[in-house]
Amino acid sequence: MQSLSKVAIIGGGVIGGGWVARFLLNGIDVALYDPAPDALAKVTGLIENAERAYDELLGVNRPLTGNLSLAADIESAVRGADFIQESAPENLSLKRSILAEIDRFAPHQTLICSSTSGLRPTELQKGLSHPDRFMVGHPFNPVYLLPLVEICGGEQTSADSKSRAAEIYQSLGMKPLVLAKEIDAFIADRLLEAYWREALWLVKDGIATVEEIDDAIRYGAGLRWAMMGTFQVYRIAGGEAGMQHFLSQFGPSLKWPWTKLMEVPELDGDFIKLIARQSDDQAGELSIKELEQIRDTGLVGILKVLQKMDWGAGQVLGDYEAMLKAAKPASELDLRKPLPLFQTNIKSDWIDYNGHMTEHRYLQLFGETTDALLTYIGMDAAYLATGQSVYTLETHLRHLKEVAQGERVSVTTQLLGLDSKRVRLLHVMTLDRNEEVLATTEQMLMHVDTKAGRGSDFSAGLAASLSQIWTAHQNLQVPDFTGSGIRALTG
Ligand SMILES: NC(=O)C1=CN([C@@H]2O[C@H](COP(=O)(O)OP(=O)(O)OC[C@H]3O[C@@H](n4cnc5c(N)ncnc54)[C@H](O)[C@@H]3O)[C@@H](O)[C@H]2O)C=CC1
Ligand SMILES: C[N+](C)(C)CC(=O)CC(=O)[O-]
Repeated sequence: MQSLSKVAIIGGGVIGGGWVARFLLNGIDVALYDPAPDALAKVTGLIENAERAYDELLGVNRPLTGNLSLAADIESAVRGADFIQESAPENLSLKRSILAEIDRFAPHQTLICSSTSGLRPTELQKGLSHPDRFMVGHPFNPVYLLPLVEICGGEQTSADSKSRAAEIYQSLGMKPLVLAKEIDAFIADRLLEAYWREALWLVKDGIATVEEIDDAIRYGAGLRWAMMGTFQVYRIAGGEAGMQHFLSQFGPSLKWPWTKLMEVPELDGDFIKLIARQSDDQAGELSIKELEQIRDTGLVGILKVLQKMDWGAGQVLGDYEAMLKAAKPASELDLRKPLPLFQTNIKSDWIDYNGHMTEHRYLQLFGETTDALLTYIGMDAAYLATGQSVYTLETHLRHLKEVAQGERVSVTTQLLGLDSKRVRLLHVMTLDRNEEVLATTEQMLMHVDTKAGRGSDFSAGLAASLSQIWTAHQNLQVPDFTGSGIRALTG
């Protein structure tokens, strides 16, 4: 997969800003072009929300945030860009003129994707000099949290471009859904529009308020939609007889019909005012930023539950975390220093009644650092499957300084000793902002034959990796606090 070093985002509103955040939080530099004078301020707010959400969502290190630059024009944004996401207002002629400029100045092999909610890619790519690299990459709000992105090519889009775009989106923790056929509004917006039209009719006909309609979803079908789509939900609703029974029981009502699907209520001034007033009442004192944070906290919780279930969007999150966790190539680590194996932000649920990170979370972070070392030296799932692993025999943890929610900390690892079965480690946790040492831990680990349940020699591969590190680390100074136990009380 091509690795991205610079991405251009054209248009930095709700969706463009969300894309900016997703790329930056994946460690990729972003050049943004948006003519609005307050574009940077708006995007900064979105990035703050995204960082807050990722710190709660991810159980593994995420890459260091990329750099954001504001470009003076489209040309400077897209020159040298490896990937371009257009997110300008939904207007065919405006998008066409923007795409023509992007196409003129971007490197010819660079993919150009449009966030359009429903314009056909065939219409958008007309007149481009390299239309084969253009397609729709339709995301969902908030772009930094929702994994789905619909890829829809036009008549001139190449299959290779679509698969390259799918790989790129996947590497950002997204779920690309590549459409086999080009249609207006793709798959998801056709479904959402049908629901939205019906909801507007319910208000227009005086049947329900906007709040009642939202309640009808969020207390019911909305809860199950995160787990399963309509087909699977209705399969279950058919009982043991499944979908066949469901269709024969509820099929006839489709012809009555209950809904007003193809009619559109007139969006005249009075109706718009009515909806806006009811929506204001529904939100009460909550600002858009507060509503976004409530939405994000809920989404993070749902995604984490789905990850535990290894189901749906949670599988995408699990794969993304595994990718982020994957060992860095040996060439990237300087063995002459303690190894920088782990970095994280302190999450809200790690804070205890004293207002700082609770004690067992220190062990969790040190344990994750040990896992990172083991992954680095080659202990992967295939190795574990052979019935060999590494167990911890002893830990001595020193809590030196408090650390608060949201702080970013790093852990480095120094080898203090090695024999054929055991390795002795020192992990040091520091606060990124000032490099203050927060905690240290020494651990003795032993290689184990898990079937026999006893110590065994490291395999040749693991032993070679460990010896390489140990040879380099023998030149490091050994801190004088190592090797000590808990001091006796003298009083
Ligand atoms: N809002 C939503 O829920 C979703 C929107 N989309 C699509 O994303 C695109 C953007 O929509 P939103 O972000 O919602 O709109 P928005 O109105 O929030 O943002 C549009 C941004 O484009 C900027 N802009 C205006 N003229 C420009 C130009 N000539 N060059 C570059 N930027 C320009 C504006 O200053 C603004 O910041 C649309 O195509 C829309 O259909 C896709 C998925 C969901
Ligand atoms: C309303 N909308 C058509 C712009 C919605 C989308 O395109 C996707 C979403 O986030 O719901």
